[in-house]
Amino acid sequence: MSKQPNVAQLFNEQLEQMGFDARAEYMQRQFSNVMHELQGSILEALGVYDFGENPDGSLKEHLKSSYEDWLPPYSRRMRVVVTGAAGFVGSHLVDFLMKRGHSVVAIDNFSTGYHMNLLNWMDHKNFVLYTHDVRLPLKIEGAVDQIFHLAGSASLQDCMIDPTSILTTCFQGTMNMLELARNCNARFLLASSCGAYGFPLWHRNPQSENFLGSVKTFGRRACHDEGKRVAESLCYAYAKQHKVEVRIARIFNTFGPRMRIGDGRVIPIFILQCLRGECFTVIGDGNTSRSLMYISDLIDGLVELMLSDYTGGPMNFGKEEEYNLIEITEIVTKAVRKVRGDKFRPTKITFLPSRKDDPMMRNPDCALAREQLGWSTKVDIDQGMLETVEWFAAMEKENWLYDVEKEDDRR
Ligand SMILES: O=C(O)[C@H]1O[C@H](OP(=O)(O)OP(=O)(O)OC[C@H]2O[C@@H](n3ccc(=O)[nH]c3=O)[C@H](O)[C@@H]2O)[C@H](O)[C@@H](O)[C@@H]1O
Repeated sequence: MSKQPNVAQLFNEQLEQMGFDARAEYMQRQFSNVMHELQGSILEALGVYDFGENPDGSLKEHLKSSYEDWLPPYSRRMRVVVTGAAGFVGSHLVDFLMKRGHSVVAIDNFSTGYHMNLLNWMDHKNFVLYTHDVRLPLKIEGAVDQIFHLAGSASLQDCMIDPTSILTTCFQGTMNMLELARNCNARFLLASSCGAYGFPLWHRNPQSENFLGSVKTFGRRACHDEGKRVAESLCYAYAKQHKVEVRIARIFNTFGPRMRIGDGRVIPIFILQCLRGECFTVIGDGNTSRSLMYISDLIDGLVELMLSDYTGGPMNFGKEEEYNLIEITEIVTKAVRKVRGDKFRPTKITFLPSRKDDPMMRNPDCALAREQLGWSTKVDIDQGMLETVEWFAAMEKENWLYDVEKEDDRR
């Protein structure tokens, strides 16, 4: 990575620019993060987290057993493997797990992820990073409790440039990680996708898990969509044949800080266009719609599913609200206006021709996650968009985004 942002400087500048309400909200968020960190530090000070490395301390053993009795499930220390850890979703999951004191083994080949996303943890004793392509077998020494398998690209750009890699990552990559789970006796969660439903049919919108899909093997998105379907089947084959405990999350469009610029996804593109005063490039007539879930809601869902006893099949995670592309430009504009203040300049729309195989709509039915996990999304779209725009604006200011874009061009 050629240039890293100066985080302290960035932080001070951002605080200065915020209005009173935004500053109060920000401090509140920081406070809750600090409380999580504090919980980890208290446990560590008590020695609860170190019992594995220092098995002979009787006081620690005593504290461990009495403490574990009243710890909520998240707080029991686990050793967790996260593949695709340097990516958008992976790095947020790593943050979640590390802040709660778990030990994380991060795996990434950095084809679409960035070291910067993991910078917070590089020197932490509970964190280890392996640069590894999941298409190759992987052995990890010591016990592993859980494997979150997130590695793989869902970008339409990547699907068009290198579909075979996407397919082999889905199939070979998932099989290798299932083998790891089998060898370690670890629970396995696959990050699947709404792509598994293929082209949503109007009378099947919103899509619930009992919609069996409308997928074709030769479309522009086939490598991703069919890849996820075969990956799901592999999970169930391993569950049946090798007794691996599997969980499958079908993830719908998600957004937030750290989205990859070169992905070709609509949210980073619209945000950057609006920040830079360029026209929004709306593909089609603007009626295409998507649901948009904020990243923290997804992370909560993935963790809840991993911890749950539910084994009945794949589970949807998404925001049960649909917005068309014009509405999305308005949501982005509102957030950019707040962040830019006086410097805001409105952006126009350029309409581009529709793309082949672009689903006209996408909206999840998340009744299953609600019933089984008590999960539902909490973050309002405007609030999530503001956080996302703040992140992109900060990165833009540091000129860091230009470096990433150049790096993406070279790939
Ligand atoms: O995250 C997901 O779940 C899905 O996201 C993307 O698929 P898509 O839903 O089409 O998401 P975007 O690429 O963000 O596009 C959303 C809509 O915005 C449109 N778009 C995109 C870019 C742009 O500049 N302008 C624009 O109007 C697209 O044509 C599409 O209709 C990936 O291509 C899927 O593989 C993945 O399953």
